[in-house]
Amino acid sequence: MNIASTQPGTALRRARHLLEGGSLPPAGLIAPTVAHSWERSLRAGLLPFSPPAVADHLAARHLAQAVERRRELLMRARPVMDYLHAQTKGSDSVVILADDNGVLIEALGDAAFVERAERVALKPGASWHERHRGTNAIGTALVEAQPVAVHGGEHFFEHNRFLTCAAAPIAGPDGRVLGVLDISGPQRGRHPHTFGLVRAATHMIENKLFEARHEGEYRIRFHPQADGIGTLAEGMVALSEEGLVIGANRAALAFLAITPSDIGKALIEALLPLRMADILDHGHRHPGTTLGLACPGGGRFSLRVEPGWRAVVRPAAMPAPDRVQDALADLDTGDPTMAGAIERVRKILGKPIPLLLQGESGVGKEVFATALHATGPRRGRPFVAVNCAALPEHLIEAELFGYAPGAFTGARREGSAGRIREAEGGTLFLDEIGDMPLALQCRLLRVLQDRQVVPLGGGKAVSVDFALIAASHRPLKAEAEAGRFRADLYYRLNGLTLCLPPLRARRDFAALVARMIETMEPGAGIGLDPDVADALAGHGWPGNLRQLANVLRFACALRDPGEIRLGWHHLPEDLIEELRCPSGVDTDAGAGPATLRAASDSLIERMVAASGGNLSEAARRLGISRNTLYRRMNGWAKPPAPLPMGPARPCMK
Ligand SMILES: Nc1ncnc2c1ncn2[C@@H]1O[C@H](COP(=O)(O)OP(=O)(O)OP(=O)(O)O)[C@@H](O)[C@H]1O
Repeated sequence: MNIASTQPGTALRRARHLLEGGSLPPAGLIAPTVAHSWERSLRAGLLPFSPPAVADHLAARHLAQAVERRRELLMRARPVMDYLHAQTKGSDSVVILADDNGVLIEALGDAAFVERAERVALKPGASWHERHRGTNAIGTALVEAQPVAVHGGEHFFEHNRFLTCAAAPIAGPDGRVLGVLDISGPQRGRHPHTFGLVRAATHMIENKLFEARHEGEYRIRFHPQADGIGTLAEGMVALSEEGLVIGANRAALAFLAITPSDIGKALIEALLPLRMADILDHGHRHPGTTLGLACPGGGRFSLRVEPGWRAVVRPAAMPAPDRVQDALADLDTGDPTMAGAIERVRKILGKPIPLLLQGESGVGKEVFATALHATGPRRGRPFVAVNCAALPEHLIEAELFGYAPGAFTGARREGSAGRIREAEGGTLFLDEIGDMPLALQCRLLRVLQDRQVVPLGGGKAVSVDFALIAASHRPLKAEAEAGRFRADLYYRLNGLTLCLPPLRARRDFAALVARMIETMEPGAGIGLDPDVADALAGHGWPGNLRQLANVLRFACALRDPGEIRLGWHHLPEDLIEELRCPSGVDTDAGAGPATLRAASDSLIERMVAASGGNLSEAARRLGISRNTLYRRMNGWAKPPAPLPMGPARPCMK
């Protein structure tokens, strides 16, 4: 930090008197930043009483080029400038954005002061580089590469003495200075907080630039205190899949004690006690959760890993979980509800507690049951799945409980042990148990109580030992209350009930897709086109994971050899049709979306409404980043609410 304007008025008057006579003040009379800048201004041939040349003002065409060159900066800075302007309204000041040549490319201010400021060319198109305007906050901040305040007579030119200005350079994600943010006003209206306001605002713009540039990459957010994450003070680092630091914001550079020249060269493993494999793993398993990190030097950081879509749609880099040892962990791709279900089910692993899985068709109930079996102590024994809805009613009994030789017409001569006995020592999975006829429910209940099976047609009761998992898409409790399902059986099945979330409610869409593709085409490095990924993430998926798996399988099959990006042309026609006309929207009436873009806009709109206007929540539910959501909403007639000036990511906390 450098506040140049700290000298009492008399010292400054003496110094100014010397300057106007063509000499520099002795050391210590005025702030060193100002003294050095006066020296540079004199060396550039400027004189305090000679106005700068008119040629220093760009023609409209060149100004347009300068604006275009810094379009990204202007886009990220504009909402912050609007905010600053609103905060400083009525104080006769102007909020200015200059490019890295000191050319003013945007100015917002109070009309009365703007008119005065324009008389000294404080308006877009003018260059406020030191070599043109001598000592001034914008030009001097650029030369010094740090925030600078220049007050009244510290300005080199006599005719700028009515100004008080505070400016700070804005660095891009690679550390290069892109421009300067400045607040200028009349000297008598100088406010002590303006300097801090400008500095905070530049941090906010820098963080926005960082997030936009590295939206798709693995990012780490960190701070010495957990509450610092999500605020302006957080460090942000973007990483390649190899762990190379490919971007860092100003706070991260300071925390890690590196300089912009280290970006693209330093490995994160050399800067923090973290292995890239752990970062990838944590990012996919627990996105959004905070991790504590003790550094060898004694410092501590709280840290959050965010896997970006570029990372998650490129599954080759994901560590392959150990399928044999922990098949349940394999199902955790970052959705909090799924993670909670997995955590709870682990508590009953190996215990004689029946599990009831509820959830819509295709959400993965059987996959979940298989993973539980594969993870638990019975994994070496049979996993027997019986779909109660698929068997003809008159055969279910025989199928489940077995039968004695010649028990009924058409029966095998040697009889059958039945599926329950086949599950001996292992797991019996009764799928769609809500569709089991009431009479059979009574027999099943007896088996579960007695742990014995009596085959059809007579014979000895046989003891059985199995873990029981039942599943149904019907809400069994309500079915029992309505008398369509035996209440006593329901309570017998319901040792632990877990409801698996439908795909549309999951927050791990991108990671799930990556995991599915990797399972289908191991090591092929296939990923989705970002546009396709966004559209699929916003789809309603009535068939849940089953439907998604079918779509991805189809898309992979349509690939040309060597093609690793799945685009629109790889999708089934009927899905494209569904995306074009999401259910509930009447396109014939002309009210519905006519293009894929409009279809996904409509989904976004509905998801934002369903999230009560919370854009972070809506982005999470859509499985897209907040930046993507902002970008999509920016083109709408009614734009999203302006960026708040508080913590950069309030919803993360
Ligand atoms: N975690 C997962 N990862 C990858 N694919 C999955 C996952 N869960 C489900 N699937 C896919 O979805 C399909 C359907 O899963 P599953 O049969 O377990 O669903 P379900 O809810 O039991 O369906 P239903 O009970 O209605 O028959 C699977 O065959 C698989 O292709």
